[in-house]
Amino acid sequence: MPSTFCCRGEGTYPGVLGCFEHDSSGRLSPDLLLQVLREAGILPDDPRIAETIANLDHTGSAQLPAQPLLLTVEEFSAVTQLNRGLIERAARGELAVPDFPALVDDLQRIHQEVRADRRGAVAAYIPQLARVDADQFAISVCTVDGQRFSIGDAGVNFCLQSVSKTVSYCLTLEEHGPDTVHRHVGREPSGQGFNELTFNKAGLPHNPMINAGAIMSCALIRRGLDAADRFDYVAETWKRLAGGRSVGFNNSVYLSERNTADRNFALGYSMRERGAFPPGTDLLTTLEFYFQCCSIEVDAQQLAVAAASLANAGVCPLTEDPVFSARTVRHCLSLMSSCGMYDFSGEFAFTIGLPAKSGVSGALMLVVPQLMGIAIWSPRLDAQGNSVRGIEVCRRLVDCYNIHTYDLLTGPGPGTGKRDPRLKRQQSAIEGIVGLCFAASQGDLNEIRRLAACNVPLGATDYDGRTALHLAAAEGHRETVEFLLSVGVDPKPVDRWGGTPQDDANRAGHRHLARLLAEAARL
Ligand SMILES: NC(=O)CC[C@H](N)C(=O)O
Repeated sequence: MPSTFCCRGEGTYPGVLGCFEHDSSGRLSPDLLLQVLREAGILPDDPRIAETIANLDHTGSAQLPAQPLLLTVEEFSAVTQLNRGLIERAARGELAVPDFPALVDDLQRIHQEVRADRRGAVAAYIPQLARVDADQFAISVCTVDGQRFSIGDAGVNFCLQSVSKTVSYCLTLEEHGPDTVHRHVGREPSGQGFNELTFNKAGLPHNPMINAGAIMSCALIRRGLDAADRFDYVAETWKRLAGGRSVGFNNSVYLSERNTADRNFALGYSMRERGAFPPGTDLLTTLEFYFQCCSIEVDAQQLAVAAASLANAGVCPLTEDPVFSARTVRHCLSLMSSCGMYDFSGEFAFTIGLPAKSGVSGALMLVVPQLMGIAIWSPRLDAQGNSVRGIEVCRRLVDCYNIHTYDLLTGPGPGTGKRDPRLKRQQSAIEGIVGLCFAASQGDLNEIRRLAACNVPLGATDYDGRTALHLAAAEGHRETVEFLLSVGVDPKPVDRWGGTPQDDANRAGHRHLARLLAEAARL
């Protein structure tokens, strides 16, 4: 047993390295590093760990292919050095949602439950949209620290449709500022359907989150550029918000929509008649630009990252690219809160209490400011044009987490039955030790690793002198016992009744563990 490596503070591996098992020569397994990161929601394609992944590939290909890759402490440090900050925070459970596996469990359960809901119908007024497989269903989440998880059809592309209105509005604000923009579009909910032929008292669209208002946004974005460059500018912005992966364009939806767009033409002509557009606006170009923005395609994973960029005040969590200013995002989220779900916006604000935007493709983008973005895609819509399953997922999330804006008044806890996803699992040293003993009794090795990364001493005792090793031995958790021995905890601690882990293993009939412990004690 490598006695030089221990996690009791005085060893060679304090802190984050303490959560990685090592063999008898003290070498560390990088597979475990990837597993720890994945548990925390940091995926291998995350640009913030690109150097580490590239170093591992390089190191791995230099070794014999059949051998499991093991690194010395020095190699391990060199490989991870450039990404050390994120890796340490992930291993210690210090990212935005510290208990990410609990969120993953909830999302899996919610996806499973909501999948059975087949209410609603796909949008039929745009023929190409009517042809999608109605049963597809994806949920994707990205936190402001870039922790990601997706389930279902999260790699299938869909059109943004009205979800595009959010970014179009942000672009007008960045370019002209709110005073100029709101000379052309209001900021009150309309209380009407998304394509209703109605304007406010000043003859302007009610807000930028319905068709008339989004057509106005398109009239305001980069007026000096030609059509191709204007479209590229919007598509490039979506790409930056979504973490740098290119977005698509669905030409058949675009053509299909353009051919069936009498209502949007009617809105455009009405606004022109009222003098709502800035002088010199070409209506046909503007409408085509609007249809093109609606036909931009993303998958749920990209939409979740874009939503997380909004939750993160305009900075993409994966690339740290400052796409929008915090002021712009603040304005956009305000209008998403009051107008983002068409004539369901008031009900949504009451029950869900978060900024969101839906589209007739069945997309729904939900923003939990300073915490996470969530994308839900399921094409069947309700009477208002919102995704039925999308709304159901939001309901269930708000049922189990205190994320409704005004949940801060009632708080989490037994009174509300809600949990706070922002809370760390353990906070004080004593809680850490209690948590460690509990995790050992459950054989929860991931939790033990996380606690090790938080400098919880793995050989610590509770008030009865019981250690993690006693508990793991008594419950027969072989992997946990092996891990604890491998990181150098005392193999023969004595509790207040004079008992050792070996005694516990014997008493419970775990012979193999008793032998293992006896051997470790002899070394
Ligand atoms: N609600 C929507 O998603 C509407 C967008 C659609 N392109 C339209 O203009 O009708």
